[in-house]
Amino acid sequence: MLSRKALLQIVRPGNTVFRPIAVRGLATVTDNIYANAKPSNAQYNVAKRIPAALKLKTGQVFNGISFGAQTPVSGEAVFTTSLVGYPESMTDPSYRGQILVFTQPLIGNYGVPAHKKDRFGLLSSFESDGIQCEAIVVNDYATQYSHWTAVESLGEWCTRSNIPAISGVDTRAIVHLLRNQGSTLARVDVGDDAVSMSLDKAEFVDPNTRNLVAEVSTKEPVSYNPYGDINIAVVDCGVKHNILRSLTSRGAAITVLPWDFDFNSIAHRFDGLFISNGPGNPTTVSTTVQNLRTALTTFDKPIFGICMGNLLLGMAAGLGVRKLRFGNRGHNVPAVDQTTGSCVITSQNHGYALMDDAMPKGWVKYFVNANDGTNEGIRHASLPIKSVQFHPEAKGGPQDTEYLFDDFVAEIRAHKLKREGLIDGVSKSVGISQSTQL
Ligand SMILES: NC(=O)CC[C@H](N)C(=O)O
Repeated sequence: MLSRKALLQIVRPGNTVFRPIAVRGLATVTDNIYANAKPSNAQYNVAKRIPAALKLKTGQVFNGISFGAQTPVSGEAVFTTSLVGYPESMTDPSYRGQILVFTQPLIGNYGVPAHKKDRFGLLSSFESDGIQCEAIVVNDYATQYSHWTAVESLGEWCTRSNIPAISGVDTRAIVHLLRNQGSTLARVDVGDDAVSMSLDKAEFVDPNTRNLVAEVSTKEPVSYNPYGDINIAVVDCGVKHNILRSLTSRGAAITVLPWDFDFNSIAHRFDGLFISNGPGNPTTVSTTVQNLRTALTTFDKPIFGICMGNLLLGMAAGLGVRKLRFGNRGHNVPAVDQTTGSCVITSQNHGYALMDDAMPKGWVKYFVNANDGTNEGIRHASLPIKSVQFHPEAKGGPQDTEYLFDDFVAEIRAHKLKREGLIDGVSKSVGISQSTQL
């Protein structure tokens, strides 16, 4: 519970300093739960009580304890309500440039898994090669971890990845602030001098002015599962590996292309086109929007997009985008399918949304957020072109909408058979849900 004083400070933000709260779980909660838990070396950091602070550009300062790298960083402070999946969230390239605050109080209790790859060379437990967010902020860091897949602690992982991590702060108070004033530029500083440094001297860098997609996208085309029966071009704006796994595990060969690659020039090589998730402001990715605009009139095969893919496809179709006050980040967000009326629980991570009040001719709303009414997807009224704002690959998160991958590959197969003259018509996409395991 926030004290009355803390609440008043939120209503009247000035240069407010929040003291570290008792770091309760460090020695008690996790000790009791996990009899066989492994102590982490990062406990050493915590035991030394190296101070760290989250400083918001709007003047509030949250003092806590470091359990990661002692590096100062700046970014946009955002929060996620996900209960599990911190290894996946932290390696999601869409978090590039952001300081990630977890509302789930206890973080780190199941450690961090090994860097293993599947038979196609895709990461099994992470969404990309390393931590993508700038820093993490938690209420209660578990210095003891226990899980059969764990090879190191969260603190060790952050430290060796040069990512600052801060615990012992009142994340409820931070979320109240971010909900009220919106996602805010922030810094994490570590060490006595850095923490006590005056806010006037602090530098706040806005990541959304950079083309973050260019920073995380592959630099050259890469193929996976070459023996797949259909070939999908994946425009990599910062693609999560579980999206690639969701396509290869359904039998597709995929070619991951740089964000600005002119896929239209080699469109004949592909049976379908996918546009991925990605970080930052979609208006910085105009080359991809331009390529998609061309594809909408020339690429006569199925197209599917996720998250940034939804924003870029919508912009290519003629819709505008806007920044949401604090975005939707979590694994429990309801969205209503406008075709069937059914409600699905979805995994989300986005700060921008399509403005869908007036849909362009030939396009319809696909999904709408049941909490705030924002757009959750669009589809073409007659062609197999669609995209969703949420994450059907769901890592970690509910699997309600994984069927969208089944539909996409089934549609591609049907179109391919039609092109090859093997069937007369193309089956309707809705309801097709059969996956092909290799
Ligand atoms: N996960 C994503 O693809 C996020 C898209 C975009 N960067 C946003 O924040 O809205």
